[in-house]
Amino acid sequence: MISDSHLRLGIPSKGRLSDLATDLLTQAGLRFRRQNRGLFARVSGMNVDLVYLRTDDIPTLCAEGAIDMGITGSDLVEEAGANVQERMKFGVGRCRLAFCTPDDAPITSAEQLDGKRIATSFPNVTREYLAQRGATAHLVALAGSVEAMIQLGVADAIVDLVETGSTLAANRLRILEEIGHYETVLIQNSKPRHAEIADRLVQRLEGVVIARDYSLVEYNIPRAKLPEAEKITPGFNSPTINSLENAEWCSVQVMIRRADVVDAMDQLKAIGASAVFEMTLNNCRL
Ligand SMILES: Nc1ncnc2c1ncn2[C@@H]1O[C@H](COP(=O)(O)OP(=O)(O)OP(=O)(O)O)[C@@H](O)[C@H]1O
Ligand SMILES: O=P(O)(O)OC[C@H]1O[C@H](OP(=O)(O)OP(=O)(O)O)[C@H](O)[C@@H]1O
Ligand SMILES: [Mg+2]
Repeated sequence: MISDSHLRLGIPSKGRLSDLATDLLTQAGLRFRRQNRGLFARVSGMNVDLVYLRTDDIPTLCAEGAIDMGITGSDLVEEAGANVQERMKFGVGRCRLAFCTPDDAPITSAEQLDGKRIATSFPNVTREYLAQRGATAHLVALAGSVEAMIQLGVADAIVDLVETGSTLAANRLRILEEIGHYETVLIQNSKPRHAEIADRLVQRLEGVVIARDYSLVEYNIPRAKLPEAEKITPGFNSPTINSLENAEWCSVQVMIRRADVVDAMDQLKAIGASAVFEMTLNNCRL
């Protein structure tokens, strides 16, 4: 049962963000078990109740205060026009929202859709975007399968989410214009209750996001080369430097963005580093 002394965190009950959210929380050390298809789960050892909700209802329910925080897509926050604070970006669930037309449509900008029919699950964002460009369209608001609507004859263009682009390709559609880039976010009611628990939750989740993004790299380097090495690996704040038995050498420990590690290792090797190791982080507090 839900309790007033607990922070309520809304998470997606199904769909692609459901597993992402559960994995983030588990990696952040939260222990919970959803009773089969139950709406709630209590987190052990922390005053947090999880509430399983539809991803697209989470922004509104957070703005209304039914939940204190929520994990959802920033696209859905924008579409709902929800007055909430964005506390964190998770770096997952990345996608774009775009105007799309048939591959061969002789049209070059969204403004030219003035007076045309557009099928979308994002009528508010679409209307606003067109209004800013002095255009209006007949919007056909749908919950899904939007890419099929041109073939079905109800729309001339669509506004939908694009990730890999394979759904567009399969339906012979192309991107006409991008509205924006979105990802999975943690939102909070604008008048937060349980602020201390919320901050602890944010800290725990930040630990996971940073650990997913960064590796710890360790290497030995002649002291004379340290300034050069520090340019290659400046670290998050500054690198940790330890002495070695051979006084002319030292050992360095430093955080590096995962995407940059291999390049940095090559460059370190080239200036005389040895025993260069990359270590995976599970979690961290900086
Ligand atoms: N390729 C993608 N298509 C749609 N949404 C995506 C994609 N990649 C990331 N997302 C994010 O996921 C959110 C949709 O999450 P949801 O939990 O509703 O999953 P779903 O699989 O689309 O569910 P449904 O079966 O109801 O369509 C989007 O609002 C967006 O933020
Ligand atoms: O660019 P892609 O990688 O192909 O991904 C984008 C597609 O995925 C989503 O559909 P979803 O699977 O949620 O089905 P739905 O239309 O029923 O919502 C989205 O609405 C697009 O159709
Ligand atoms: Mg969907």
